[in-house]
Amino acid sequence: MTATSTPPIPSELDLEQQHLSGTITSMLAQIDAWEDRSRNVGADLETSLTLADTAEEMAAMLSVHVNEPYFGSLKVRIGGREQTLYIGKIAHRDLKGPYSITSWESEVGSLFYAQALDWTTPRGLKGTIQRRRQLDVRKKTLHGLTDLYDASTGGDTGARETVLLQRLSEASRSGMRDVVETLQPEQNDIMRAPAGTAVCIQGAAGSGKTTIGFHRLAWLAHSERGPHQARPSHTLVLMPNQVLAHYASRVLPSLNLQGVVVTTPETWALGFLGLEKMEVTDRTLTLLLQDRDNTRRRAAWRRAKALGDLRMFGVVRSHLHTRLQANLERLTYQGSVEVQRGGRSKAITLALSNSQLQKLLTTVLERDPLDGYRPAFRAALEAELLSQARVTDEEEPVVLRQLNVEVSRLIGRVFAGMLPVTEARRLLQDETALRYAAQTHLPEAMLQLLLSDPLASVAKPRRSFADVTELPLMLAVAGLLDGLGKRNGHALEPYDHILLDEAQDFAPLLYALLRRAARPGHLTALGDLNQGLHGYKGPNAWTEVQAALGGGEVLTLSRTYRSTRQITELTARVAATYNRAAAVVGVDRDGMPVQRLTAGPLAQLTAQAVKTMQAAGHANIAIVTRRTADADLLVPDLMQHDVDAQPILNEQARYTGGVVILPVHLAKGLEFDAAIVAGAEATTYDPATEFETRLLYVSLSRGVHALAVVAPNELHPLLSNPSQLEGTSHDK
Ligand SMILES: Nc1ncnc2c1ncn2[C@@H]1O[C@H](COP(=O)(O)OP(=O)(O)OP(=O)(O)O)[C@@H](O)[C@H]1O
Repeated sequence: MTATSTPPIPSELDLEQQHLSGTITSMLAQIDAWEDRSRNVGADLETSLTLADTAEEMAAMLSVHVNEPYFGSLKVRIGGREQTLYIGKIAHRDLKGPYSITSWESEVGSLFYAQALDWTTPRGLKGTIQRRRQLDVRKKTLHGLTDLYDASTGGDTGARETVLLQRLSEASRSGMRDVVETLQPEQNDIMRAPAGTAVCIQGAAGSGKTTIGFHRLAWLAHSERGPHQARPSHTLVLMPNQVLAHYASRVLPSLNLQGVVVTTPETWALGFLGLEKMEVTDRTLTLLLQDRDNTRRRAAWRRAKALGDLRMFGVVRSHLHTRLQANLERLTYQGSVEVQRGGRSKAITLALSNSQLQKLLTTVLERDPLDGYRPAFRAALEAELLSQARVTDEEEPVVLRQLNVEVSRLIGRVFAGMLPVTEARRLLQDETALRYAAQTHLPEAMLQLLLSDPLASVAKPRRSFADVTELPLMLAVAGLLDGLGKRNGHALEPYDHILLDEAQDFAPLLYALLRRAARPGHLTALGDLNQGLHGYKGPNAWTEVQAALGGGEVLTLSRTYRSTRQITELTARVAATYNRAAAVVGVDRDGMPVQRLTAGPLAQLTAQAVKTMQAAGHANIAIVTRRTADADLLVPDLMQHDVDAQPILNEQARYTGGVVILPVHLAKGLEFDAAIVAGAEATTYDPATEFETRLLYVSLSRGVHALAVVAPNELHPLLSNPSQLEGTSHDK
């Protein structure tokens, strides 16, 4: 008798590795098939070319994901049958075998992140989750597996947190990254808030607002969103500065989002208004930072707030009504057209009296057309003339062509001289006009504020400029006259979706306008009311935003992810001085103690901090200064200490990793392995001014793994070592 050895039972890891190899083979076969032009043949040459191009595009999209086809799996029981679904960043259909991949944005993909265990399929079958498994796949190799939930061994394993901590402990990158693999249940729910409902996502620094916002765009771009699906090329993202816009845009390819426009509100507004050459100022901010007179500062703050008040929309609207009605005062329409009837040409005389025109205009103005008064008035005029001429459907295009010159001339006179810049300024500078327009909209005190000029002492640039507080009014004029949205040649179409980052700094009036620029309910606002640097522009509460948006939901992210416990504790202490909101819960991740360097030349201490960070293995290090000039001055001094820091001094500069030096306003939203706050003292960040303390908070919260605070003299009182502070709670 010969002994036969039973083959070893393959381990779970072996089985998963086999499945991975099978999946990669299946994906490569699909890519080959798409790339093979001979297979993509249509009925004619044009169809064939289109088919081949589409197939090539799909091949290119899929090939990006061959190295890491999926990151997790779900063992599910549906209608009594067990199956395993693999979840990845892109869907893949394996028609011949078991190697399909479900995309994370799909409804089924959501089950990987959710807490729920049961669901009902679109066909009405009951589904139950048996196991959630995280798979660490890199470069076509399986490096490990972690079960997050396993019904057969008691359910939740608690490993989601371990996987998250592993991810958070990785080195930072020079661009924003996706978190598809480790999206947390709370984030997943918020990201999937019903499409077509405007949402305001509130969350502390590092809670993943910006990240979640971009993931929401990817979710909206998925075909399962049906009528609410958003085309990336018709999606607009507004961020506070270009450095951040560029940094964040790097996440787009991994989320399969091609063609999203990511820019700043000012650049977008000027581009939309055709005023690209204009300089943008923020004279309120200049005054708030330079003027020591609190009465003037308060007045400047309140005036800026008034300019961005939602009620200003009504003021602009009634101002435009008055102007248009005045322009139309004595105008009438006289003209004639020719039509071919019974083989002969027949002349038809057309006329509209002034009162007929007034009636048409009033109807248009009362209707508040989203496409603007001008196109709506033209359409109303043409419709009236066509009905007067009693033309047939076939005659209509010919007649409209003949009407064009006269109608355009009349429209030109009704809308004469009404340009966004001049009209917005006329309204603010002409007391009679403002009083008349504001009658039913504003109280006298607000009117007085608008008529005052607390910024008189702040210099105006020589070249033409638009102040950030005026831009919403200019956009309101443009929007009411000609509509708002995405320009497509001469036409305008609503954006499929608009995403606002640092949304606490957007005026309520601007919200009302952006609402008109997008499809109904297609606006996502990401912000932290407690982090607002520009409160004079922003809303006091999300309810003000909801009022401007005509509804919408406010959703709150409760955890922060960015920084180590040591950094989070210090930043929380600074935020507590102005933030009355409940304490924020950070992911409990241990890191190196905060470095405190004092008593020495700034450059020498800063260079020392850089070297300590590098010795600890950190590559992406930011030296954050209070002002641009501080950064500029420090660069050559650092060289004397053998540190070559790349300066980021304006919005044209780009962050590409390594050691950089930049002012705090350009650091907002960025993150680095280590942050070094140079000049962390009371003389730089005045503790008596809340704005300065908020800036200090932004500087301190940029580091992911390490933080150093550097002061040539004494450290800022909020940053001294807790053991030296009386009455403050001690770091753990
Ligand atoms: N679920 C997650 N898994 C892994 N990393 C995450 C997760 N959520 C957030 N992060 C990380 O936390 C950091 C902060 O995220 P993000 O910049 O989106 O936060 P934020 O709320 O916009 O911050 P800020 O208000 O400072 O701009 C990023 O490094 C991000 O990758």
